[in-house]
Amino acid sequence: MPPKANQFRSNSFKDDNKPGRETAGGERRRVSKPVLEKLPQFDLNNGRLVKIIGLFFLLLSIFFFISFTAYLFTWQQDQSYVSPANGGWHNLFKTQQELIEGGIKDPIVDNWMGKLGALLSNQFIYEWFGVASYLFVFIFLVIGYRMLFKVRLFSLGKTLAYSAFCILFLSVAIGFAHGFMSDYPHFLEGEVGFWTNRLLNAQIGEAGTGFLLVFAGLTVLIIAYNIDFKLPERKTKGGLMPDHVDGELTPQPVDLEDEILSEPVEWRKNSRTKFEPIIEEDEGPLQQNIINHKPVIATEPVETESVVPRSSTHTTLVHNTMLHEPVTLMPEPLMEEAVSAIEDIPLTVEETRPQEELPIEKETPKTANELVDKFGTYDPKLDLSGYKLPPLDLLENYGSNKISVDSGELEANKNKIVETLNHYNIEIDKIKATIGPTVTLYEIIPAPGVRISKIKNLEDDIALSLAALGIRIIAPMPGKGTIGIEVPNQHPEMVSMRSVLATEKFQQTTMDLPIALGKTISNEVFIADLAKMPHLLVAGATGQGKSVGINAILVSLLYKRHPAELKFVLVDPKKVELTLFRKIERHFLAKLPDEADAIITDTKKVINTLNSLCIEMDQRYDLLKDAQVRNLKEYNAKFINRKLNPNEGHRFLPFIVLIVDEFADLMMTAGKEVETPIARLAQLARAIGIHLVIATQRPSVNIITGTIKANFPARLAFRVLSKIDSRTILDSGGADQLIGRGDMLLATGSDLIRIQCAFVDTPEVEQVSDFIGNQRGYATAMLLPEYVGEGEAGSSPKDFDPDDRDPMFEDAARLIVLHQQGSTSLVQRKLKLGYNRAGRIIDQLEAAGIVGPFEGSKAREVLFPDEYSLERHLEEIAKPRG
Ligand SMILES: Nc1ncnc2c1ncn2[C@@H]1O[C@H](COP(=O)(O)OP(=O)(O)OP(=O)(O)O)[C@@H](O)[C@H]1O
Repeated sequence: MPPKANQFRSNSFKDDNKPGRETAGGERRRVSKPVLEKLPQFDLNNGRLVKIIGLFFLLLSIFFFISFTAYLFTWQQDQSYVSPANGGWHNLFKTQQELIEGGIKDPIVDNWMGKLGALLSNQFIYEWFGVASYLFVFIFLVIGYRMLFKVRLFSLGKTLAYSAFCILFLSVAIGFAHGFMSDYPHFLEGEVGFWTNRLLNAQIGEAGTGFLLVFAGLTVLIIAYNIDFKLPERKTKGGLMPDHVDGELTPQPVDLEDEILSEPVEWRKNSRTKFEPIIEEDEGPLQQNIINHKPVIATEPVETESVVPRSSTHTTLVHNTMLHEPVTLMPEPLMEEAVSAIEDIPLTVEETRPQEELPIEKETPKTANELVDKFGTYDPKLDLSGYKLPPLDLLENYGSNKISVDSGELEANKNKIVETLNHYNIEIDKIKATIGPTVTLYEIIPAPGVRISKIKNLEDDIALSLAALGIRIIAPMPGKGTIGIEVPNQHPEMVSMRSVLATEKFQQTTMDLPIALGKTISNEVFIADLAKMPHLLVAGATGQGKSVGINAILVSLLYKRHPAELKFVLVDPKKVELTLFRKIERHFLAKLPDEADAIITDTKKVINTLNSLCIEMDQRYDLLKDAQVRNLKEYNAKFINRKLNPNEGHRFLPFIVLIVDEFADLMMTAGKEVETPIARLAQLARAIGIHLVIATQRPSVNIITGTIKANFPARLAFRVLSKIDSRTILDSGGADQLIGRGDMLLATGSDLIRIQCAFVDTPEVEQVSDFIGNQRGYATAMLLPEYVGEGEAGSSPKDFDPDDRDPMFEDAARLIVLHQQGSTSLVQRKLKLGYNRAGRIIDQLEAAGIVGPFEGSKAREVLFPDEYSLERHLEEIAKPRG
């Protein structure tokens, strides 16, 4: 890794060169902040403090080694000095006179490391673990060496674990042997070994102790080396789990959706028309407490507190990459002697010497492992290793996080639903209510023989009888066998972003790009993985909560990802919505190289950025192809394990999330020019970690075209004004029946989920971006590949002077003809050039008539079919003119 990699300037040094600000009194000139910034940070990969600690450990290990070794020779002489009976550690600071007075005959210690050495070794060897204490020397050495030289001798975790075991094991094992050979010094096993043995002997006897030791020893050998016991018949019955192939490959926990079941209120029919609540434990008017999942009796409003999610984890096994064994070339056979028919002609037989076995060079994994052993795995976060995720208290807590629905409201709504249905002779067996933050879902089970379509047609009648807006009938409820009627609560509860992010479900999620959207109808926190969606289309009439929704998406990602892992491309034609994120430019934003502003507001620049993202996409595909992996995760894993060479253009690839706040505006002004790259990105960008979130106020068919729609399976609808709009965005009605203020429907494939969007206010967003912006950032925003728009591109290629050609011009020409692919990234990678230089060479190749003109984000056409014709052309253009 280049040494410069960590040298980014801090944001907070902005004022470094300015004179100290004067206070009102003009007295205090120095602000203490810069001084604090310069203090060493405690950071395991960087910082002076770490080096000092490393040095300390290294010296400590040497000190221990010498004093332990000295102890082996001098322990008898120093016995009276170190003995606790004579004062032990208290003797350390006593004068010789005091020592003699304290009953010590010989107050001068013989240990080579003086008093401290004698006391320490006595403590470790005699009082504690015997000679096994030498392992402390080893532990300190490994820690010190790693901190000081940043070289990993052994894995720290393993060293500590195995050493701890060996210290105890050796101490007990030596103590065990002590029982058989009584005439060797007691200190060899230490007090721990001695007493543990005494204890074990008393409990399980000598034989038992012996077996226990053998068992413990072999168990650790099996864990460490997976040693094979080759017995004649080895049965593998019983599906034993394989041991980890090596320490790195621990199974990864896979996140499961939290399951929060709010037990619904239920009424079951007990006579023809009368419904009574089902009471399980107590009697009285029914209330539902969602937390306890038990019906409770109360006459007050129903209250539910924030739900405690139950999360569970799975494990999946990660497969090891296969290492290629060396293939050996077999020696050539000796030529046999030929027998000549004519005896007098002398025959010379030339012996072909067997060739040396040539082991075929091992593939990269070996060098990769060596590199990993030497430097550890690549840490993409190292450059900003001190980066801190924003804390939750930057966000506000709105409302009480409790859902309160009056029991009277519940009863009244239930009665009205039942009455209305009865009017139309629809009988119901059972009805139950689930209370959500903004709406309550009444689920009814109709009596046998009732047609579902009949209920569905009564949507308006039910809405009329309940005198409420935003009633939605779901008939049938998918996978439930009931019919759902969603009725808005009289007092909707605001779902604060903080309450959603603070849940265990969000904090412990292992999703790549978790977006906390809000809470579902059963008050369950809803978190989706943008990486799996893989793109999201957001629509909703103005003022219904779209911008809040976009902010919620951005904020949840900012609360979970490090700047090295994620970049945003923000497009904001309205110019006001996303400006809050300007402060995080050097941490989280990506932009075109020559752009001053990272948040794109101008349509022309949007087109360039989208095309540049297409180039980035193509480059990433090339990189993936080169690395022989299928997606970004595998690629990054390979890169982290140093199996990909950065000198060949490989780099750690962060996720890129493109957010367009007002897509309608872009489509109106640029049409196809925007639609084509967006559709291309949406189609292809999934595997390489580019995800799109596109929002629009006007979900009409000329904005959300067929092409766009086909590539955005996940769609989020806030309230829209007409059923047609709802159909355009969701392919079904429903969004027109929402109640606004963040009430939304998420369609993922065939599922339609009603969610109350988490609310995050502008000042909160500002605080979060301030918090991030004030931390040390990269030197610039991430730079996207250069893209020259069509108008700008055509201007100059023909003007290139042949003398100005790049020295790599001919090599690039041959490379491109060989691969029949006129792509800048090919030139960049194979010839190891920077993107800009490769781009210039491509322009020169165009001017020389070797590649065709620029074709948007596609590779250029190559105008020569083979190298022969190319060479002739090169000779031709190399001839001096005139
Ligand atoms: N999740 C929510 N919970 C509660 N109130 C909300 C929520 N989302 C939005 N609101 C309310 O609705 C108002 C408008 O929201 P927002 O600005 O997001 O609308 P919009 O759809 O982006 O409008 P426009 O398209 O005009 O920008 C907010 O100021 C807020 O008061």
